[in-house]
Amino acid sequence: MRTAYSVETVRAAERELMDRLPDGALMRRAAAGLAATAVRMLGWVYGARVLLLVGGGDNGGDALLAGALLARRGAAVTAVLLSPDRAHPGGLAALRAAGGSAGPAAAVSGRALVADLVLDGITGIGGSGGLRPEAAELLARLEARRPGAAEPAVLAVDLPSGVDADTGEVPGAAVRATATATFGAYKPGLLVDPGRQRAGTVRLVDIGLGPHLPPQPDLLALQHSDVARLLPLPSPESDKYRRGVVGVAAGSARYPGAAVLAVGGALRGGAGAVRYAGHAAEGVVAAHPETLVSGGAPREAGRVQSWVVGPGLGTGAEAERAVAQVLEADVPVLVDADGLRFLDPGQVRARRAPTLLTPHAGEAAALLDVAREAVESERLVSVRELARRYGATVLLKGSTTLVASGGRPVRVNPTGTGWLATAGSGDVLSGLAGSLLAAGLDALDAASVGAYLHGLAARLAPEPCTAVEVAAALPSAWQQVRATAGTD
Ligand SMILES: NC(=O)C1=CN([C@@H]2O[C@H](COP(=O)(O)OP(=O)(O)OC[C@H]3O[C@@H](n4cnc5c(N)ncnc54)[C@H](O)[C@@H]3O)[C@@H](O)[C@H]2O)[C@@H](O)CC1
Ligand SMILES: [K+]
Repeated sequence: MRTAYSVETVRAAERELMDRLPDGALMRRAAAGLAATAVRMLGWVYGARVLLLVGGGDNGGDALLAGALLARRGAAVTAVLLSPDRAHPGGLAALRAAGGSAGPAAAVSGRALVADLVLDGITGIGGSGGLRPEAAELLARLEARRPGAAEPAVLAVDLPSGVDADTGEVPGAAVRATATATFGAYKPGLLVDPGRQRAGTVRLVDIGLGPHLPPQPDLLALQHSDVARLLPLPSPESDKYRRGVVGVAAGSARYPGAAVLAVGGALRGGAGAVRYAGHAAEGVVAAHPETLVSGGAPREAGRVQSWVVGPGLGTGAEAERAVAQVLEADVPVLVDADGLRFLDPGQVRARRAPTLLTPHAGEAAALLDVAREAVESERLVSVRELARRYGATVLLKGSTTLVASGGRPVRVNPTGTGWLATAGSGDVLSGLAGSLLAAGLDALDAASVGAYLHGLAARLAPEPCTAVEVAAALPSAWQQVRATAGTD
């Protein structure tokens, strides 16, 4: 399991740890890890040209100290000081003593900007808002320099400057890193888009913070072994009813395919049987003869342990009735796509059994009555707010799928891939997660395990994949998780 902690929590842990250590010890640990990462990225040190972008806080201090370590090993290190009068004095002295040079941004020549590696120490967890104009101009100069020449690798110190550490928001200019060396703990902004895309490969540098962090992180990402533990497996006494029956109320005369895809996902999510209720029964049976189908309303479909409602359901009165009936059932309910249009927060909050909502950014924007762009730039805030407003578990689909549920840490899905941006893939996910609900997983686990397998299946499917191929690859994803559990 990969965990991430908010700035407030990291700072509190750092204070605790610093009280027990000699002055500057933590920063020296951070700088040593940073320099080691730089060496790994460069592949050599002697003669390498290293450029440090140095802000006025300790993030710049880390860069200067790491620069001093590299200069001692023969690298040509130049520091650009964005706040010369506030540059970390110890770091600056160390760099100069090691043979490195430093000067204000205005004094840096174009030649000095040519480097094999850039260390971004403009801001770390103390940064706020987009980068200030001087820092933004320096980045623009770096990017514009020598068009056509090979881009230098950029190593972000703690996090890419300009990325909000707590949310992953990028409110203005920001560094785009090849890699990030982060200290003590992952910050949420390194795992959530758009910040995640700026971070490149993230390496966690241990500075001894672990014992001082609280047991509950703010954000976490499951890995193979976590998912393997959660997969519902049949026991020798299992029968199809004990393994759970999932009901699917999806599809319509206009969108029969959504029903076929949702059932396809549901059949591969660990439940023992799938009941389908709706107007696409013929197509569903043709594609999946093992489905128990009825052409009527969900209420008449027979007993289920969970419901999936919404994909391709349409927007008419009949669709609205199907959603209402499903929400009245005292079993876990997953609401997706068209079904999300008919939700009343009071009705959802009043349910005793869990409710799982699975909107994409556009649907989440409609539920929150904000613009889609606002959801995309503030994904973490949006998913938490939706979960709070509806008293439900919410899976927000997108480049980084997030799942929020009450006061528990938000889960971020690490297996996503752009190939999932294909028609019908969301229908497969809703069937799959609904099936996991029927098999007995709680809503947070069903949603995050569903998203994990779904992303992995898309990676295993032929490229470029269709939604049918994603569903078909689910057993391979499931088997891969089981086979490699414990080795990650
Ligand atoms: N606290 C600790 O014990 C440790 C901190 N470490 C480093 O210290 C960093 C935090 O240091 P600080 O609290 O000094 O804060 P930062 O260095 O992250 O940022 C503060 C500085 O950036 C400027 N700034 C803020 N927003 C800006 C913006 N949008 N554009 C340009 N400049 C901006 C501020 O005026 C200030 O000079 C961590 O990210 C990490 O790199 C590490 O050395 C490990 C130990
Ligand atoms: K930084």
